[in-house]
Amino acid sequence: MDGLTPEQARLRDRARELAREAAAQAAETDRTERYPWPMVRRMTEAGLMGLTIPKAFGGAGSSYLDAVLVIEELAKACAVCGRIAVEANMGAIGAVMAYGSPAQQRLAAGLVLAGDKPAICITEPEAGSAATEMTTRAVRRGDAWVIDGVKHWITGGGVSRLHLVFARAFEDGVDLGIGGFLVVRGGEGDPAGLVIHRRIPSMGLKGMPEAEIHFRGLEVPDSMVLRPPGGFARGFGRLMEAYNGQRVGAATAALGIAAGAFDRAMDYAQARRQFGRPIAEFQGLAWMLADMSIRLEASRALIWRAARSAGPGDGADGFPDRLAAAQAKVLAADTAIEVTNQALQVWGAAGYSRDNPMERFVRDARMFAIAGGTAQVLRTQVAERILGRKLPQTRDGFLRQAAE
Ligand SMILES: CC(C)(COP(=O)(O)OP(=O)(O)OC[C@H]1O[C@@H](n2cnc3c(N)ncnc32)[C@H](O)[C@@H]1OP(=O)(O)O)[C@@H](O)C(=O)NCCC(=O)NCCSC(=O)CCS(=O)O
Ligand SMILES: Cc1cc2nc3c(=O)[nH]c(=O)nc-3n(C[C@H](O)[C@H](O)[C@H](O)COP(=O)(O)OP(=O)(O)OC[C@H]3O[C@@H](n4cnc5c(N)ncnc54)[C@H](O)[C@@H]3O)c2cc1C
Repeated sequence: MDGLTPEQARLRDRARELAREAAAQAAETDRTERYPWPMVRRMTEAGLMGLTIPKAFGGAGSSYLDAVLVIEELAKACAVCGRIAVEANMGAIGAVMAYGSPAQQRLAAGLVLAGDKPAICITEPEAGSAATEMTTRAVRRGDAWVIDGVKHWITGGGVSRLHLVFARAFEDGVDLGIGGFLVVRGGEGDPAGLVIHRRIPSMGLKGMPEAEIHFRGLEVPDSMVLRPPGGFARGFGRLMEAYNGQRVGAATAALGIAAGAFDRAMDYAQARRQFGRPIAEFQGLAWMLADMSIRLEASRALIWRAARSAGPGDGADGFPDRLAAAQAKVLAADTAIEVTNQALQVWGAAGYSRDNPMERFVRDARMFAIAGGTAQVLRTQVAERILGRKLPQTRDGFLRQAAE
């Protein structure tokens, strides 16, 4: 009924198997706020890091749907592990595999297949939703580009090695547009000019560092510039096309968290007795569980549809459709907030206790309506696509549109 191939069903079983180990350490990862390196090693051994990397570069050449199946299983057990699987298969790594030079592709594939979760550096203190207003600059100096600026809320800052840094490129004082610059930290030490300035304390997903990163005269060789077709002038749009893949991944992590909370709510509702009978028999809860299951199935259907829109194949032959990705992410993010809260409600006071995972699910679910394009911004993107018209967000946007 689910339309999965036998290989996909086997891949999901493999992820489910590993998710048992992920579940066993999830509370500890949350409590200590440490990146789960032992789980990353297990995921690497199991071939779940870099699944979507084409076979020619040592990956499995898996599809976005394959990766989605893995992410959901891991996120059900450990949300941080789910998010690691997102960025090890989508986003920056997808961009490099699609647009990179062979040397860049080899470098990125080598890092991810060895266990690196790349970081994508877009957001700045004054440019969040309005990402194109970024002020981080990359100025051409001879054979290199010199980057200055500040990025914040960078997932994996301080643990990630490969960074895809979005910056506005200038040559001879001319603004060329926004481009992507590859920077590698760790190994032989951090490159001079890349400073992990501070870790930002987070509400949920506490084992995943969120960092503010300062770039101070960071030199990036021209060979590390990611050059999508169309050059810098189309750079932002092309990079965002790759980022649509990560939106599908983030939607899946949200779904996994919600599904994990739902499974536990189902078990508890049948085990817990009040008034001499299982609480699942009370219509108030039974309908709540029914609604939760409906929202989860709807989210999964949109996510799979978005993942399939990338087409089957070798990982680099197209990204998920922009509209489908935004629709899936909006629904999954809203669903995750709702379902995790309802699941906690089913558990009563026990759900509110830190002795149980329910409050962690609620905290972990909250970010997905903010990160990766907020619920509001993505609704505007959906509206633009279905209306077939640009909906400018700046005050003078419509005036400029009318004048054109
Ligand atoms: C796109 C926005 C930043 C709005 O800014 P603008 O109104 O200035 O930009 P546009 O004119 O809409 O777009 C410029 C250019 O890019 C193309 N584009 C934009 N989005 C996409 C897309 N999703 N897919 C393909 N192409 C896209 C657009 O067509 C234009 O191209 P042309 O110039 O016409 O060629 C804003 O809407 C927005 O998306 N804001 C959210 C920013 C965001 O998502 N940040 C994520 C940071 S990473 C992160 O959060 C990681 C968390 S995680 O994954 O867990
Ligand atoms: C846990 C987490 C991880 C993240 N990881 C990364 C990462 O790895 N890399 C990275 O680059 N960024 C990352 N981000 C940043 C994330 O992409 C931004 O937080 C997001 O794009 C929103 O920007 P902002 O927080 O500055 O909010 P703002 O843009 O300041 O928005 C504030 C509020 O105003 C609303 N709003 C803004 N503009 C509009 C509009 N036009 N219409 C309607 N409402 C609007 C928003 O929806 C929101 O409710 C992460 C964020 C979080 C929380």
